[in-house]
Amino acid sequence: MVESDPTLRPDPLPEDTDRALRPQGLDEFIGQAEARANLRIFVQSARQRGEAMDHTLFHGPPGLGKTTLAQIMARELGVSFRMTSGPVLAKAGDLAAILTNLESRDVLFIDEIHRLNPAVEEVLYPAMEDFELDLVIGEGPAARTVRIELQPFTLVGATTRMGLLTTPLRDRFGIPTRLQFYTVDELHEIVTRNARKLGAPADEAGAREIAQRSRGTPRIAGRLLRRVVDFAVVEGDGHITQALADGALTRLGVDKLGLDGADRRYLRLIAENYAGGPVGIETLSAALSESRDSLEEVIEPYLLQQGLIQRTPRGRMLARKAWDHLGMPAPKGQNDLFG
Ligand SMILES: Nc1ncnc2c1ncn2[C@@H]1O[C@H](COP(=O)(O)OP(=O)(O)OP(=O)(O)O)[C@@H](O)[C@H]1O
Ligand SMILES: [Mg+2]
Repeated sequence: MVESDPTLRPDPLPEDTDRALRPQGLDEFIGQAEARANLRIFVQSARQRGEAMDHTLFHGPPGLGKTTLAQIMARELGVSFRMTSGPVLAKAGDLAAILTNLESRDVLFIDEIHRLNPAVEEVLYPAMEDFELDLVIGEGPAARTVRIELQPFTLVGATTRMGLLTTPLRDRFGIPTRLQFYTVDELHEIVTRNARKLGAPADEAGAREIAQRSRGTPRIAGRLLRRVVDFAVVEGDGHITQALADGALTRLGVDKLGLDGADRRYLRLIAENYAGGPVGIETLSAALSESRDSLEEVIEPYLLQQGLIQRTPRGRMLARKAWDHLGMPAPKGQNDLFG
């Protein structure tokens, strides 16, 4: 059989390699202190009352731990975890099939919930509110609606685009939770722990170097750590020091602030072609050949958080820190604005 020959298997998917490093319980989950403390209370209360936990919505930039927290919630609640995503649920019937198969108090996780088809979303409203499903059976004059009772369940939604959620959907989540970028100290702890798990221990300064260049994001910390481990194994003695991490990350094109080629292209475009802005997002999107969504979801949040750019009603502008980072003089006037 093909499955029995490991050499014929494709590389594991990123999510599979993630699994080894994914925290399994709330205690193991580092950072997001406020969200974690609240979730602990809500989980415990639901357990003590023997009820399904209230519907929970995680929102925030990619790679901050939305999927991880959803899985942890199910484990801490002691229930099964079902996972699907907005774009996968094409028809109302797809969602109905999943909902009717849930057992009491189960967690249903819908990733990218802002991409639900409106017909599917309609089915979700009564399911979330009253644990009921209205299904239309048959067609034409013979069509009739049947109401199906569902087991009480917890819907956990995740989205990188809170603004794209419809109001009725957003209002049905009892526990909306915004995830924040991680501090360097938190990422430092994550890197140290994961380096040990990967068998390539990092010293204090080595772990800090990776943490500082991870864009506040555990997924990026994990990815950079794996590459640094490769360098440590091949060119070092299997340990991660600051010099080794710095050399590896620089060769990978990740700069001191953690910006990669795409980030720098974005900043340089505004600096060189638009004198620092303001410039509209559509213009940037066309000039960079990147979708507006990926600029807004992936590139801009960290640049904004770092104070490298500003959003104004007339478009994006470079902040003083960005000129300094690019090693370019800020145009006159900008100094006064941001100095
Ligand atoms: N607090 C944390 N401690 C350690 N590792 C973490 C933490 N949060 C996330 N990770 C790791 O970061 C990676 C990304 O996390 P996750 O898949 O949960 O992000 P996400 O928010 O769902 O991203 P996306 O929006 O792209 O779906 C995983 O490998 C996970 O193990
Ligand atoms: Mg996810």
